[in-house]
Amino acid sequence: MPKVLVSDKLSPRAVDVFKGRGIAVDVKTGLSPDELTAIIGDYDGLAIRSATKVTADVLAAASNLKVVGRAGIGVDNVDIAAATQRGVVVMNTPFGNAITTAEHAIAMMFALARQIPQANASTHAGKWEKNRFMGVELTGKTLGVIGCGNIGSIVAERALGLRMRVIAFDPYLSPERAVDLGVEKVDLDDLIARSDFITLHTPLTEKTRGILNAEAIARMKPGVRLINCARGGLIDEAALKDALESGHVAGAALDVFAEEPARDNPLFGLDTVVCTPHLGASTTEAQENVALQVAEQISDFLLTGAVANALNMPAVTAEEAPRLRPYMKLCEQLGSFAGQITESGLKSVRIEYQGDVAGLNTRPLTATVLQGLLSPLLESVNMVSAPVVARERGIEIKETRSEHCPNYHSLIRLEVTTERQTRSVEGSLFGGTLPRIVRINDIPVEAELAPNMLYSINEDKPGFIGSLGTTLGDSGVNIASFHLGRSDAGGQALCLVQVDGPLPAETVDAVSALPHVVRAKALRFS
Ligand SMILES: NC(=O)c1ccc[n+]([C@@H]2O[C@H](COP(=O)([O-])OP(=O)(O)OC[C@H]3O[C@@H](n4cnc5c(N)ncnc54)[C@H](O)[C@@H]3O)[C@@H](O)[C@H]2O)c1
Ligand SMILES: O=C(O)CC[C@@H](O)C(=O)O
Repeated sequence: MPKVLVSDKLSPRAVDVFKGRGIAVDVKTGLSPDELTAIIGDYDGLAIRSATKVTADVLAAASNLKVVGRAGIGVDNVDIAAATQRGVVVMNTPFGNAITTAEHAIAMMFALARQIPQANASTHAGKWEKNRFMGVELTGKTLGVIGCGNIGSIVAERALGLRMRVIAFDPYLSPERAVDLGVEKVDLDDLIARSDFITLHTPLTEKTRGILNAEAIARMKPGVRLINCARGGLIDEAALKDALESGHVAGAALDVFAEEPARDNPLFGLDTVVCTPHLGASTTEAQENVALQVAEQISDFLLTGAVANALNMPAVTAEEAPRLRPYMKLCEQLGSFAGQITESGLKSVRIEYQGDVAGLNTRPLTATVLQGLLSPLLESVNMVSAPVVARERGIEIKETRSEHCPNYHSLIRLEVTTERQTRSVEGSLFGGTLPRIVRINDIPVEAELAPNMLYSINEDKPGFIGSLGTTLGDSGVNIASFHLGRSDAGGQALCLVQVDGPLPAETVDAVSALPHVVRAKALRFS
């Protein structure tokens, strides 16, 4: 009989589901990392919220563990790479707490506008400070929503019901979806300059960390109020403190903090700050939703092998798996390559399967391309949800198959059209298993993608490669391999350079500043 450990406070309904499905279950919350490491080897499944840290050390001791299920959205507390390496499936429940979290953001906005927590404390203290707590109305005010996915779009709908004007910044929000929601799609600068209230609903990624930093805060309207119920780290806390103390920002309502549990935060004690201890998802309804869902998903997986909402595993049958596996890797790389170089809203994606691959079950392959493409922007996207998420965002997906493939055994071509341009990338398997990029924007190239790469587009001029090598060398960056391609002599050229570690931003800036460079970007692949 499979055995599951519930190591965070989950609704008791989860235990009922496990028992009902014939799975042995232990509930042990508040374990130290050492205590968890000592017992994890006994379990096939682990059900968690955000308190348990599923680190590489815990996973190394988890000799029987097959699945980790997160009752909630964010999986920042799980080392997914280590889990993947050990063949442990990581699942989450992407939609179960979205309404509850959106309601918390709205509650925080009201709390800020009318200083309810401060007035409550003062009234309890018998002060009756009627003149101290002058609020502002929400009606007619502009709410800037940064990140208009599951939660952000519910916040937007609720705010429109409150007669606010809602503007949204989200590179993946299609103009059509914005119209459906009734929000105005704007760029970040516009949102920052126009909003009376700003609410954050993006994941914490390399692009969103510090999205509201000192420079962004300085450009906000005096008297702006900020709400963060997404992830600590999106706002620079020290810069926010300065702006609150100067009065430039009138108030901030924070459910999440750079360091959690937050016991000693620079913003604590400021009269203009409303705080809650990461309560966004804490309602009976949401906790029941996510607990039931995670228990069903873990049980399905342990008892039948069915995979739902996995972040690190494709939904494929046991027979298909060995044939699809190398193509999956290629698809993930093609998608990730296109996703990392895409900076404006996606309109359509076209995937062409040519040759042998056209005869396989291409659904999981297309889902893998979309997962790779959307992952740089969406936190909870997985193979199962990627096609749905893409459709919901109005992204048109076209898939074609042809047995005809003149130069390769199999070829996969990905074409991505954004609001600004169309780009393409093609790949094949060398030796039947090794993914290779063979063409980018119709320029032939032959490149293996490694964890750290530099991608640059330049004019094909003598001396460029030397100056690029010198620039990397001067920055202490070691080149592992160098792949070149060009349209025609003197035309557009590109290079993909594999380097031995993450590329510092200054190095990429230095490459961008070289003569003849059109664009340079650091890319990461898993
Ligand atoms: N406080 C809580 O208890 C709580 C509860 C649930 C979720 N969350 C957090 O809320 C956040 C949003 O969750 P969700 O379910 O709506 O996720 P989601 O993936 O549905 O939406 C995220 C949105 O952010 C957008 N985005 C990504 N990068 C962006 C960028 N650079 N600029 C602007 N927009 C960008 C994406 O396009 C997407 O639409 C996540 O960080 C999640 O972990 C917090
Ligand atoms: O479990 C929680 O309380 C927090 C959940 C939330 O941060 C999430 O990402 O789903």
